[in-house]
Amino acid sequence: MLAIDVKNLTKQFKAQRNREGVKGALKDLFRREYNEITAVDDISFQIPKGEICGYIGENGAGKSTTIKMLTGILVPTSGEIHVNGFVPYKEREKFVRGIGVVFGQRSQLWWDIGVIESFQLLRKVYRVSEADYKSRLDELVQRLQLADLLNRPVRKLSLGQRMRCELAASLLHNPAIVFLDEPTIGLDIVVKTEIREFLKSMNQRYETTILLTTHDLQDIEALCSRVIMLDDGKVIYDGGLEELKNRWGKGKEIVFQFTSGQELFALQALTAGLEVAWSQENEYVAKVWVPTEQANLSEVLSRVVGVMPIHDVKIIETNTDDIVREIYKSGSAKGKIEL
Ligand SMILES: Nc1ncnc2c1ncn2[C@@H]1O[C@H](COP(=O)(O)OP(=O)(O)OP(=O)(O)O)[C@@H](O)[C@H]1O
Repeated sequence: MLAIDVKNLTKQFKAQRNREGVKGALKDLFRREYNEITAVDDISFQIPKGEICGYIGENGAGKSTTIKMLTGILVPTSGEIHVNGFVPYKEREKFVRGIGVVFGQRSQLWWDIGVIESFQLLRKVYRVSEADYKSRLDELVQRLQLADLLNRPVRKLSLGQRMRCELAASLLHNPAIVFLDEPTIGLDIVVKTEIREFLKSMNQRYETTILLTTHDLQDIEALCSRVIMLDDGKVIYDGGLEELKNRWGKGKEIVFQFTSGQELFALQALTAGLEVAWSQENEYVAKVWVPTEQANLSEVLSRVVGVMPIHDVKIIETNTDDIVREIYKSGSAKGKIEL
């Protein structure tokens, strides 16, 4: 069964354009000009029940906009969404009872009242019976070690303590699908590990489907068998983490230091026809990312070294963080990593 089914989903925003200068401001008064921003651009993916899927991308790639559509906060411009069998923005009241949401940077708990009182309010919002609530709460208190926190006001909790309470709050109604947006942001490594362990065990025990947005690749490594990577509103990778590493992990970066200034286009021209991505630190230092064995290292080296005045060359092995960074960086990676 599919937990999340997204087809050709697009979201556009209208953003006001401010014209320059006094004249521009005056013109703006009479006739506003708008720019259209496509935050999510024709994406499709399916997530089966029980999967933990990482949803990653640079700032502004369109992750939050997708999550907002999946949780019914935003209405799509076009395309189809089914989550838990519901169209999120249409049947909100029934729909929200089956999902849990944690936004790491915002709280769903009331700031000034005790944690337990927030939980009780949420029980009513989600219409959970007293009996179900009690057994669920007992389990969460034990697993997330909340006993000492329940009577404290949220504003007096540390970030890690608050995050454990946020997780509990989002799970009180035992949702089938949980959306986690940066759940470990700002936490120390011990709390991060505890939260990852908790999520893993919850997923195994209840087959909870989790869509996890994060900039922390260790979250992904610890939890996700699959990653969907977004760039500029489009899905640029959807597949296993291992495949991503295998395919791109073979890549290497070559750093050239030149004895005289070089132009980026000249370097790109040298490797024309090869699947590589150049970037420049300054006119004397340039890097080239050689993603796979297809465009082989020695070919790139010989083309550059044969022509350019070289001061130094370094070859750098990469880890997953680097791989992902490189994929984001080189717009040219688009289309090359479809598996
Ligand atoms: N309400 C809005 N009005 C206009 N533009 C918006 C709105 N919300 C988001 N955008 C734009 O849509 C694009 C995608 O934003 P989104 O917040 O989905 O990215 P993100 O991947 O979640 O980024 P981050 O990692 O920084 O949270 C950005 O260019 C953003 O400026």
